[in-house]
Amino acid sequence: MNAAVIELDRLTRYFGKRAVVRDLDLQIPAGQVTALLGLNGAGKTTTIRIIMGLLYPTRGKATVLGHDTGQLSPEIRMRIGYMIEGHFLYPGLRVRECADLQRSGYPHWDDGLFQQVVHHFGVGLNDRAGELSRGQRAGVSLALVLAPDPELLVLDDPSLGLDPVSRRALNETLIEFAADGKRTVLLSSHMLDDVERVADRVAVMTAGRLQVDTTMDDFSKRVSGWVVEIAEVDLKLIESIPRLIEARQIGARLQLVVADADDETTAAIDRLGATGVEPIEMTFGDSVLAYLARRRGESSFLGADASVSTQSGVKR
Ligand SMILES: Nc1ncnc2c1ncn2[C@@H]1O[C@H](COP(=O)(O)OP(=O)(O)OP(=O)(O)O)[C@@H](O)[C@H]1O
Repeated sequence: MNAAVIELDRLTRYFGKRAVVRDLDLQIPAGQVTALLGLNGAGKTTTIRIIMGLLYPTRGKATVLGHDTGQLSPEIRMRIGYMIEGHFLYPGLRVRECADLQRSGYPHWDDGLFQQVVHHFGVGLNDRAGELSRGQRAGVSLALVLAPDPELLVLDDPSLGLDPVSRRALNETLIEFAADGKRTVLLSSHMLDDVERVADRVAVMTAGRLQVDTTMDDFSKRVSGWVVEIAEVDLKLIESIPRLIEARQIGARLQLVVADADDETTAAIDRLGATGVEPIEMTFGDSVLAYLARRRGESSFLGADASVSTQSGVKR
């Protein structure tokens, strides 16, 4: 794996008595796009704010570009582009004035890139920020963080509230930015289709803990699903399926999703006494949803830990 640009070591953050980020071990490799996924409140923004040095961890450590995030110098910060949720711009400024304001703080500024990105989102340099649509505002925000040519780009839910055309522009811009493999991107998102398009790696958090941390290809290969026809559900037998991610009853059928299925999985499914067993063609979205639904209690059975990680293998 490439050198890590972001390293989180047993990162933990409490708000009051509540642990919002719990023992997070995560390494974001250089030159790749990593998507951080999780339900509302899973702890994504909190993690990102710690990475950006805007929040201290309660325990554990976060380093970015080799530096502790509690002590990021202005020089290190200049190497990072950070786009917050909501895409705030000063409403009275014209787009070219937003660029002027930002440009003064950076040693490198690629005006051609700035103009290219805003144009891609259908924005003119003389447009007023306050009169832009949400998608157009996102485009200007993105152009403002890309023009200084950051080594690391951190985007907190960049597609929030964007229409499909703006989302496509966002995806295309990110793919282009990361194409040469020299820049690193970490983005949080709820848009699984977009993530599938742009990301090389996926990290899934549920309730502050990391459940998945691997490449997109590895994730797809390691999560499998079946639909079983079953007259009577025996919870004990379902519990015995190793590395079960989710079991969900849909009418008379049971949908099972498992990490790292092997002969033991087949044997455990056989023991259910099903009248029919069909493998499911799992999409990326299906696999992520199985992990997310565990937490939300939408799964009829919350199985034992079935984490998928390239760093530590499957944790039982
Ligand atoms: N400053 C704060 N004080 C107290 N609780 C907080 C604070 N910031 C966040 N939280 C709580 O921490 C939890 C995690 O929030 P966080 O914003 O990190 O989640 P998220 O995964 O980014 O969610 P979303 O997808 O909705 O953006 C939430 O329950 C939130 O209410």
